[in-house]
Amino acid sequence: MIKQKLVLIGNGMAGVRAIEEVLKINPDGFEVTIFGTEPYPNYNRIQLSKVLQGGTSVSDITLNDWEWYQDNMIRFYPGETVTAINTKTKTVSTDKGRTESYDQLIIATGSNPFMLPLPGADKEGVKAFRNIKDCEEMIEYSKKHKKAAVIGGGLLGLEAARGLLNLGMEVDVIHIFDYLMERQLDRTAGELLQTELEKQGMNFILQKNTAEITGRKHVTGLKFSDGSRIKADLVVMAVGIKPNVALAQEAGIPVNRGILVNDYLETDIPNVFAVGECAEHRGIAYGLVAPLYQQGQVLAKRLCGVRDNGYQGSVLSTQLKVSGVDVFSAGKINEDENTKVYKMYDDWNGTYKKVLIEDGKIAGAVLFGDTKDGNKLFDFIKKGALIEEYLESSQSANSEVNLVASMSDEEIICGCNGVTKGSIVEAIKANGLTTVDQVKGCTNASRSCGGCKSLVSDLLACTLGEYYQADQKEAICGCTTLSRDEVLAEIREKGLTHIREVMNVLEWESDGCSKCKPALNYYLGMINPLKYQDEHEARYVNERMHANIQKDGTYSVVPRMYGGVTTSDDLRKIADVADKYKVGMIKVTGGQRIDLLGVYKEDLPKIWAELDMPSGSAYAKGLRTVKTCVGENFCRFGTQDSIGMGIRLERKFEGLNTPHKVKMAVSACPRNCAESGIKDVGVVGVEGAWEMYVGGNGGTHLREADLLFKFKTGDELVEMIGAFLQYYRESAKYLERTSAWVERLGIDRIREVLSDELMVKEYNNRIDEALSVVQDPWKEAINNKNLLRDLYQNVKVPVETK
Ligand SMILES: Cc1cc2nc3c(=O)[nH]c(=O)nc-3n(C[C@H](O)[C@H](O)[C@H](O)COP(=O)(O)OP(=O)(O)OC[C@H]3O[C@@H](n4cnc5c(N)ncnc54)[C@H](O)[C@@H]3O)c2cc1C
Ligand SMILES: NC(=O)c1ccc[n+]([C@@H]2O[C@H](COP(=O)([O-])OP(=O)(O)OC[C@H]3O[C@@H](n4cnc5c(N)ncnc54)[C@H](O)[C@@H]3O)[C@@H](O)[C@H]2O)c1
Ligand code: SF4
Ligand code: FES
Repeated sequence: MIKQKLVLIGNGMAGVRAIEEVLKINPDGFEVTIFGTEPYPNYNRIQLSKVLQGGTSVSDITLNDWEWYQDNMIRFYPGETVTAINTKTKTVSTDKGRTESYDQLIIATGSNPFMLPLPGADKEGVKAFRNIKDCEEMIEYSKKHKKAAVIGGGLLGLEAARGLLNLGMEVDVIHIFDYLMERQLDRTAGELLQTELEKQGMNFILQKNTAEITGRKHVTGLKFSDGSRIKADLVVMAVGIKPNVALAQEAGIPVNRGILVNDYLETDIPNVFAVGECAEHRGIAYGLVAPLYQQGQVLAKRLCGVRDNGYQGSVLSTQLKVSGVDVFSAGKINEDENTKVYKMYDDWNGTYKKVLIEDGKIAGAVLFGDTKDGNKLFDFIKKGALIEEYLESSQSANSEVNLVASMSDEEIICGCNGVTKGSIVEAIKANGLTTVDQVKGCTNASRSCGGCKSLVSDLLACTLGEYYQADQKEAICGCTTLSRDEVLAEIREKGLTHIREVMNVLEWESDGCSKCKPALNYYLGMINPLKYQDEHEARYVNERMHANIQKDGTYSVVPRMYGGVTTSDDLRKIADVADKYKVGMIKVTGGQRIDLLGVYKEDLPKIWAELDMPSGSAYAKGLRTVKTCVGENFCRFGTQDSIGMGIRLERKFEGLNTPHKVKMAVSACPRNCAESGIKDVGVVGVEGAWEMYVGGNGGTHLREADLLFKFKTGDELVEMIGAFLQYYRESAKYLERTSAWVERLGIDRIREVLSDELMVKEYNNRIDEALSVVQDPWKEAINNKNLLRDLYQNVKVPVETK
């Protein structure tokens, strides 16, 4: 059989996908030639954001490597641009002087970034973000320069800005609208997004029109139409794209914004097709891969003579790929006179959901904070499902696995690649797949933006049942198959800096849970104490509020009293606030301090301010108290200054985060009045020395502490306590008390490790680093207006339905 000559111009995502589909349907039908301006094999452009953001290298984003071209006998000309098409002679010619004839021609030239025609736009340091070269240049720039300005607060601009922040630059995002991503989000979601990104360190300049790029040869800043200016060493333009139609236009192929195509991706010229961002179908030139891949499938069928209904256009869904923020939108995003909305706004958890309903059917959705319903809603939108169907499914599906179980076989799991639940389940069963990567290899699901990974993994869980559970034996929680040690190793190796980034880079299979989020928050802070910004929303409620919530919803306030010692002034202040705020009960605790019980949430910051005492951390996974006996100054049995040592220890280690709470005690003789034998760290004074005990517990799992070492001086003792605590911080699992940790490691091993003087010094250096950034949480909260508003003012959790 004579093969037809099929020529593809453009080695990008859409064109190559069309060729892949052709090869699937008729592997021997065509002699394929591909021309690509970029000098690489076909790669995943979507993942460039992840390359810029770190954690993914250029080599990781190849979709089809060099062998793929050879294996499929494709003649591939990388780094070669087609400069002309002659539709009469049915040939194309290139910048390398080559001429190639075709029977069928696919134009898939993609888009060009739209560069604002501003004065100064040609200066050095003005970039687009479209390809590997752009990405590499920005990475190089960040090594020498500090200040970046990104023009455009859309998907691309924000993903670029996040990348530049990760590269250590300061980033201003200049946006023409008064809220971000106005093409994909409504105002509420856009504003929530802005707040979240500001927390990550982005600075926004909204409603600004750039008038000029300043500088001589090299950019130095931007000037706006109102005359104001900012400084910048790098300017990234991300203000949209323009379909790349010049080649087609010059060849006389009809174009509008894009190359005009019908439902079969045919242009007006016989045997010439266009697919991808360069094509315009029913007035739309798409800029996302999902529709482009659908076009590729239709085009392949058309070329192979398979009957098909043709391409009918696509409903779009978008997801922002920025660690730490979950945003999703699909279909219609703004209300009008024909729509009703189902809205949920949870200020407490920072989540927002809006579902637009038209004639009772779901017409669009905007999600912020919790996007796990995204794929499902998207499928409902495409099907035109009734809102009741969604509400019913939400009620019955109270876990992610239930959610995916409740989906029908036809529902799309991977929007980018159009892969249905049915086809994934079939592939899992037929090929014995057990991991998301295997499903990706077999079905393409999760191959592009990765937004569907959690759904794919839920589907694995619900298809494989117990077998899948068995696979996750060592995992730190059900969201990942990685163990604590593996996660820590990855955080260190990849330099991961925040929770969402860990989840994204390590391919968490859901949005995180109450088990992994606080654990990751602890691990990240432990590994990188100087740079890590505590994500307080990941903490358990007591730690988030810096107070213990009581059974009636009120809170308790326990100020610190170092070593259990107080003063008449402090007692007076406590009495005064207790009267003023009508505190329910004043109780002396087992940890030798005073607990004010029954405090209203709104009163917490006022009480802290009026007390002007440090927090006792009675709620913290950290140092709680150092209990002391009266010791040598007053007790006739005392051999050491237990109070002085207790105060010294409490002052040194207060505010330290640890895997679980840590209680200490210092007794001045073996009578042990401070109960040193049942504390995480217990100290007992003996004649001329201090004994150090560890791993004790007086709670449910009663455990007597083990003697670790004996020291002549207080300095040696304090140094060893520092080393012990840091060793525990670095090697215990989150929520593992020292008692369990000592049992797990064995006291002999701990003793052996801490017998190494060098190790003791190193642990102390690291714990001192962690302690150097400790701040009093009550003072911090009082001085932070946003925190005060978010946590302590009357927080409403409204559920509105219009
Ligand atoms: C940083 C970034 C992140 C993105 N993230 C997402 C996302 O999360 N989700 C999503 O859906 N979409 C995303 N997109 C958009 C998505 O990547 C594009 O929609 C998709 O790549 C378009 O595919 P295409 O094949 O039409 O064009 P392209 O991928 O641009 O491919 C066109 C190729 O043709 C080549 N070419 C052009 N003219 C010629 C010629 N005359 N001769 C030879 N070769 C030529 C070009 O060099 C290019 O390599 C992102 C885009 C970028 C830049
Ligand atoms: N996660 C994703 O899905 C993803 C990520 C990156 C890129 N992309 C795709 O890549 C393409 C390019 O992305 P994009 O963000 O550049 O396009 P876009 O059209 O989505 O957004 C451009 C933004 O720039 C703003 N803008 C326009 N002129 C401006 C000006 N003079 N000053 C300041 N702001 C201005 C617009 O208001 C708009 O919000 C799009 O097709 C997009 O869908 C998608
Ligand atoms: S532990 Fe010893 S020194 Fe301390 S109070 Fe009790 S008896 Fe006195
Ligand atoms: S939804 Fe983007 S890869 Fe599946």
